Amino acid sequence: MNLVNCKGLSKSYGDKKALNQVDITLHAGSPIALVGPNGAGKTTLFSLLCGYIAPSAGEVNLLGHKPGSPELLGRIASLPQDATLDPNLDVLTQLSFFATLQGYSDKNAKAEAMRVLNLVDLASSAKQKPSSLSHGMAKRVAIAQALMGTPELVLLDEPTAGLDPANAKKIRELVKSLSTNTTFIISSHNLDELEKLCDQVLYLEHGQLRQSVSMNESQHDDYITLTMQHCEPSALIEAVLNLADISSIEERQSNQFLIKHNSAEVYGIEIALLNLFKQRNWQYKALLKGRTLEEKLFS
Ligand SMILES: Nc1ncnc2c1ncn2[C@@H]1O[C@H](COP(=O)(O)OP(=O)(O)OP(=O)(O)O)[C@@H](O)[C@H]1O
Repeated sequence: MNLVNCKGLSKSYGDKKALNQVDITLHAGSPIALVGPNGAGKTTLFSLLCGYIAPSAGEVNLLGHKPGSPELLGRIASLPQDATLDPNLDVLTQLSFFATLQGYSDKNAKAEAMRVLNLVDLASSAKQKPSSLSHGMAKRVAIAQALMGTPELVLLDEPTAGLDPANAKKIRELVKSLSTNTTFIISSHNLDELEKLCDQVLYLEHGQLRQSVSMNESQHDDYITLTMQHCEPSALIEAVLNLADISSIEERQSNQFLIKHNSAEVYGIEIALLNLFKQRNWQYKALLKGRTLEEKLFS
């Protein structure tokens, strides 16, 4: 059964078309990214998937059910972009309350609340009120709430926005570690982060699904992305073009080059590049098989 199925999904606010005829089929597995510029329709799509709003046209199904169906209780969860905590209740009390709403007994609700707080490394803050939490801690509590009951599908709207790099890394590691049992759909503007985490990337623009990119394809395509410490671009380009099986090389950003080759044996190209750097005493920073997500989406 498909995890998510959208067919001709559209949503208008007045005469503003926020989503326009979107078809999406998603399967359970590795995290899936949802990207797109401000106003592209990402939050609208999440809200439709969660059943917070109804479509203007088209269909949406999750695990074979309409959003908001009782059959989905405890099986899907979401972290809204603007999730807020109740300022009057300590963290444990409010998470326990949400667990009872999911059907847990009082005793089990507390245990489940502590389990998810442990997952986000905040068990020691269980008795704190939201006002005494930092922004990053409050975000982790909201993520803990989404993880209650080990749902099959979790929608995270900008889960690491505003977090410092260490906290953002913790969230990424958590998502990775839970991905065996839960499929995450993550909306974010941080392409580097999504590249590390996700196998599939959906690109929305002006309410339409423009691209669906598989990150695994990078293992099989004919590109290498080369980042140098610093170099003389023209000398590098000339030297690389003289190597066997190179079709083209372009400087795409400062010190970053996209190499297209026509060899089935990418290791041969990599070894030739490393030999060249050794001969010329050039320092490289990174050799990436394939193209970056940014290149795939915007070139
Ligand atoms: N409640 C609403 N009433 C009217 N227009 C809305 C409403 N919610 C969203 N829109 C409009 O729908 C479009 C899509 O908005 P949405 O919030 O889904 O985009 P987004 O991709 O999540 O943007 P961002 O990256 O800025 O969060 C925008 O043009 C927005 O102004």
